[in-house]
Amino acid sequence: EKGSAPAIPVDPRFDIAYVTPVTIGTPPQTLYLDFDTGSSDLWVFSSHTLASQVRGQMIYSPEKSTTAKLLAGHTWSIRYGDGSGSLGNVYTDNFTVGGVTVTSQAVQTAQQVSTSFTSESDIHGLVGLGFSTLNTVYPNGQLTFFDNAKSQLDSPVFTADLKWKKEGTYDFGFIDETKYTGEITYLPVQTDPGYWTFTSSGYAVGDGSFNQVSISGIADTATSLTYLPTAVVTSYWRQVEGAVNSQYYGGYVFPCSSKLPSFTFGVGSANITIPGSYINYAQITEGSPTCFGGLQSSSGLGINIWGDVALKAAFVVFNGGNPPTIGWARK
Ligand SMILES: C[C@H](Cc1ccc(C(C)(C)C)cc1)[C@H](NN)c1nnnn1Cc1ccc2c(c1)OCO2
Repeated sequence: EKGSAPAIPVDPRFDIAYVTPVTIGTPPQTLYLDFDTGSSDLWVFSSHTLASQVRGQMIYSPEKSTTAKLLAGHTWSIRYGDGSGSLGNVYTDNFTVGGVTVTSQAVQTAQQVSTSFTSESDIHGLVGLGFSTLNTVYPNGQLTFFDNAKSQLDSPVFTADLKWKKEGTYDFGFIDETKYTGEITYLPVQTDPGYWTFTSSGYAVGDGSFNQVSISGIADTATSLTYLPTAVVTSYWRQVEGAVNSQYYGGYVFPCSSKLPSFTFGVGSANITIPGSYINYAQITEGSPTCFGGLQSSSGLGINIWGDVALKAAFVVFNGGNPPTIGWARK
């Protein structure tokens, strides 16, 4: 089996996140979810979510699904690195993405969500595509959609082809050769504690020289920006006149009129180049001449994150084989 589903940017002005249509239950209920290789809970806004915390999101109503089954005695609660979070109960039901169906997928129904989720009306939940060890369901952890689907897929892989301010795709079970150029470079993945963690071989700013330095980080489809070591990020923003690391705005800001240099990162003996335009993330407020950078320091996070700003410059293969690996190709 194999399938393909769109990755739709939530806000055409800037790619804060990408959502993908899924159907849950019988008859099928459609929701748009944020596929997240950096977490492992599949949770949705639901008929159980506090009404005051729902603002326009589509919801999953298990009581309207003839195939929904309560997973009695199970609860979940997740806190994301940006401080947001959600919690609730668990059902199993049919879950379909791009034509691939898992018949008894654990679907975590939210009873409560934090304000940042309430205010994102276009995101109706998350689909964790990290390793199932990170799943927060208690007392028994549940498997991700990918772990459940793997055995029925032609190949135990999914790929991410995210695009700058345009619709991209997630493919399941196959590698679409038309989506990339040259070769795919595969790297080993550190699966502990459960992220797609890999080590980049270095970086270059613009057409400057390449700095051979190992940078270990996670490939995270649900993090908008890219967070790298301070030394790397400082050497990038030093090339941009007027760029400052603003305490007030919580990161590097710069004059929107700047022509930003590209950022190249090594993947084995190959490399991926992020165009400068992708690193001009957004105006700090509508109409402001000051813009917020898409490349920020990871010093406060304790982990380096290759988020959408980096991922959308590449075709990425998440290989769930034994052992798991991650593949990168230019496109
Ligand atoms: C933040 C997302 C999870 C999320 C996604 C979307 C949303 C909104 C819908 C409300 C927009 C909130 C949350 C990420 N997913 N793996 C994540 N989950 N746990 N850690 N990370 C990565 C990280 C960690 C720390 C950080 C960060 C990022 O940005 C700023 O500081």
